[in-house]
Amino acid sequence: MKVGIVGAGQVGSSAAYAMALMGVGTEIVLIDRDADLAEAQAQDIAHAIPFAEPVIVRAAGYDSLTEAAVVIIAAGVSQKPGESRLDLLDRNVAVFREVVGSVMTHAPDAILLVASNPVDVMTFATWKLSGLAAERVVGSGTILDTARFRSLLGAHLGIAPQSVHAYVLGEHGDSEVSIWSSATAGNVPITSFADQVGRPLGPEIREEIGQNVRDAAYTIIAGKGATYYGIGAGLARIVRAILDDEKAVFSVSVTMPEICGFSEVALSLPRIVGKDGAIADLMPALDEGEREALTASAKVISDLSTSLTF
Ligand SMILES: NC(=O)C1=CN([C@@H]2O[C@H](COP(=O)(O)OP(=O)(O)OC[C@H]3O[C@@H](n4cnc5c(N)ncnc54)[C@H](O)[C@@H]3O)[C@@H](O)[C@H]2O)C=CC1
Ligand SMILES: CC(=O)C(=O)O
Repeated sequence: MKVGIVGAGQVGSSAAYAMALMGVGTEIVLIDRDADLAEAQAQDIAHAIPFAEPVIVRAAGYDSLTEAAVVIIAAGVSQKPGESRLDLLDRNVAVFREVVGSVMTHAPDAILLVASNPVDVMTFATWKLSGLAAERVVGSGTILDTARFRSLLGAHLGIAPQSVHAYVLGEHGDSEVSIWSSATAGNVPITSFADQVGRPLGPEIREEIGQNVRDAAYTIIAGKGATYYGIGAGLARIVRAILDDEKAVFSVSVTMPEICGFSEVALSLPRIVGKDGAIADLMPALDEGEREALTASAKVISDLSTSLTF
């Protein structure tokens, strides 16, 4: 199955590389306004294929998106040190006004998977610009923050992150909400598990883990200029769930008619992902603090979304 990627920079190329290594899809088409960059990325990734899965990777124009099942949009600008994701909004909406129409002309039946930041507002913008049903425009949302949360919790508890069942919800950004109240390791509530293995999760360590999840992008960008491997793998994982109609549950972003008292806001909740996109929203049990934080997060996204005109 064909997967298109618009924006063949660090994130788009990392997603393509992860898909090639994981054997996701049969053909990956890279599109970028810098055609030489797209061609170079396609060649470089193609040279990994003999060591990986038999996926065709090529650079092309929008007309090659015909019959793509999924199109990832990772075009636009990324944060420089000192910038927040929200600072990118105007520049990336301008890019999307051009990109989304071109994608829709050639791949009107594709699921659109949005990665560019601020990803929740860009998901809302893509929904508006595409005219697609909301569930067919999926933002990577907090899939990366959830992975960071599980990774840090796994390291603290001395277990594999795959055995940690915990989510970050809301905005993929500074107002994101780490959900502690329903987190488990195996099927044991996380604080009980932590006590039983002699690695307690008291208020200070929880605060530190939450902060490290929230600040991970800033720390990585300060150290190497950008983040891309984590999101590349996350995007590949979402694409696999769509292509295989897995009905896997991920924290991804979709525009909802109403959430926390705000209308038409895209934010992350646990969602069932399959061939038709993100087909169902799940609302976990939240404690009062988490519910307030999720409402504050929805307000941040709503304020920016309502500032846009289409
Ligand atoms: N959702 C997430 O968790 C994450 C999102 N990001 C976001 O992903 C986006 C891409 O980041 P990077 O790949 O690091 O940036 P990058 O600068 O390496 O790549 C962006 C690419 O978009 C292309 N582009 C710009 N305008 C275009 C247009 N009109 N048509 C086609 N291509 C166009 C550029 O030529 C460039 O190659 C950023 O907005 C970044 O903040 C980054 C990491 C994680
Ligand atoms: C850049 C970004 O959004 C991240 O790494 O979380």
